[in-house]
Amino acid sequence: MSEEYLKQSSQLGNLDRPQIAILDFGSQYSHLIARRVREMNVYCELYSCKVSRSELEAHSITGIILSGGPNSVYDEGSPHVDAGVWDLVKERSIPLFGICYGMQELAHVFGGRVAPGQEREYGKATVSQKGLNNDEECAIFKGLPEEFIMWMSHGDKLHEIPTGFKKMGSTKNADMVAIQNLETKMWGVQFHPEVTHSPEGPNILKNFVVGICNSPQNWVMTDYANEFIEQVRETVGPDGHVIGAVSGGVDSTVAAVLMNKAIGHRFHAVLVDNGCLRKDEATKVLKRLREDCGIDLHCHDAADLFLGKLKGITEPEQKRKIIGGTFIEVFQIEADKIIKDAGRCDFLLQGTLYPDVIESISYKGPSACIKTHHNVGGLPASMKLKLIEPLRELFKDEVRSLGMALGIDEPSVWRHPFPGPGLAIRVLGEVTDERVKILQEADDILIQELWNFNVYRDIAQAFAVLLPVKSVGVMGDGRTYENVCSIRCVTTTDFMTAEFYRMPYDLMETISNRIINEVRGINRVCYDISSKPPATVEWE
Ligand SMILES: Nc1ncnc2c1ncn2[C@@H]1O[C@H](COP(=O)(O)OP(=O)(O)OP(=O)(O)O)[C@@H](O)[C@H]1O
Ligand SMILES: O=c1[nH]c(=O)c2[nH+]cn([C@@H]3O[C@H](COP(=O)(O)O)[C@@H](O)[C@H]3O)c2[nH]1
Ligand SMILES: NC(=O)CC[C@H](N)C(=O)O
Ligand SMILES: [Mg+2]
Repeated sequence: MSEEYLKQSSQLGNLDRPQIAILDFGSQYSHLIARRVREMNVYCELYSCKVSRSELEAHSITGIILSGGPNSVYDEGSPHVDAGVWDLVKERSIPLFGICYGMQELAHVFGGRVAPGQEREYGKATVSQKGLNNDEECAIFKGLPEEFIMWMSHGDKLHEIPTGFKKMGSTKNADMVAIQNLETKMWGVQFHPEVTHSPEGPNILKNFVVGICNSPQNWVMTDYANEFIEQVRETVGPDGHVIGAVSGGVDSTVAAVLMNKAIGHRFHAVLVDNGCLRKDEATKVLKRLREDCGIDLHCHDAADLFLGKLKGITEPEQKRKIIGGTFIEVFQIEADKIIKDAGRCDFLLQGTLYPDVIESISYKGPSACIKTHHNVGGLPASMKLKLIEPLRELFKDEVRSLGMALGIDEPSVWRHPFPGPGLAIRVLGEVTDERVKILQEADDILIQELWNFNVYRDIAQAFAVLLPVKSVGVMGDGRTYENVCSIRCVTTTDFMTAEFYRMPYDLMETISNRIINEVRGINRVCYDISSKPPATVEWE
């Protein structure tokens, strides 16, 4: 399925602007490298670690970063940079920076030796540049003190330095944690400059990206928008029509506004009521998008279809796949209507983000599948519409700044995310109309009280979960035996990691009292105090 997804999804979003290419070896932090580079206003893109020379050559590459990764370079079957790419790097003298596995790859290719260390090393370590007896300075450490703290996550290390390289730093545990080859313009570090726990990390990355690669620092979000608009016009052609999956969430709202700007009335926005939306959601979203965003949104009521297919299903991945498939079925019905009226409709617009992709499938690098997001891995192979996903390389906070730059109204930009499968993955166990209704009421009270206590914007996402567990209670001197509901509120910027929100007790009390008193079918409320990882934001 993942290959199918990649085939269907058209790559949009950049022309041939100068860029840093990040080759992804599957590290949990590859996306952070991309963020750090973009934070310097330098454009970059993530590629598979096995990207071909011809694919890279098609772009104007100012430098290459090799990410970390879960494998060991010396293992059979571990991923390696394509030989053609090494030729390209040599011929064009493209500067290259390897991080963790990336540095080990440099050692592996250029005659060094990588092997397991005696101890694995996770967490902070002091990197020292002292006593190296070098006659050259380390270009990526320019302006840094002789000793600095960096964050480590590795089990392997360099035992012999690759040919032509010099050692530029060490820690207590590892002798060679930084290497440099000025002649071939190659650097490697064992630590992770991209994580926030590495305070000097941004300086190191900037030394490479700007100091060494001379990448222009002129990339801004609105360029992304303009390029997208141009490319969409080209891809869709002068008479093409596009159907848009628009939920009212910030991602699809931003995507829809862009599409509206690109092709106007040839864009047909559809909200699918899958029977698992929040209380009064379809009505509210239609009103907001029409009145505040100028999108002519139309609602397709498919509640019976979705709930019918979900009958008896309790396994989370199965629910997600059914929902993904049914969404596409509905979009195909809507597309057929457009074809009847306008003659054609070849494309489907979705507001897919980068985290949806990395957590669903192994996208650019060999990372693990956590759960199938309905709009990525849940898509059926038989799908006829071609995907257009302008935000597929972006993170939530980047989409929000793009939304602000486009002048989209604040409530749309700052709305908490709501997953496409909706309450179906928050009613644990079988999804029934009755259980969805119970949860809608509890969820509505929660959100109202977050606004009343003026904390909605302090929280990244808040929702209620209906557990498949009953508990005994006492109400009005009588015994109750009803459902348990859990409240989940998290703080995060990119949804890749999250912490539970430290909710004030009086707010907890208000929410719990109101839910138990007002929602028939719930007699107990819990608060979820798990962080991501090891938990995830949603329960299923
Ligand atoms: N009920 C729906 N009707 C139409 N399209 C939907 C619906 N739910 C989700 N989608 C599509 O799936 C995509 C991914 O959903 P997702 O929830 O991640 O994004 P969003 O709803 O746009 O924003 P947010 O993450 O803020 O909720 C959406 O961008 C949209 O294209
Ligand atoms: O549109 C979506 N379709 C999905 O299938 C889906 N699954 C999770 N999410 C949202 O993604 C973010 C991270 O959630 P997890 O930690 O549970 O993976 C959170 O914001 C989740 O709400 C989804 N969004
Ligand atoms: N984080 C990494 O890139 C780890 C690389 C390699 N697997 C190691 O353990 O050293
Ligand atoms: Mg959503």
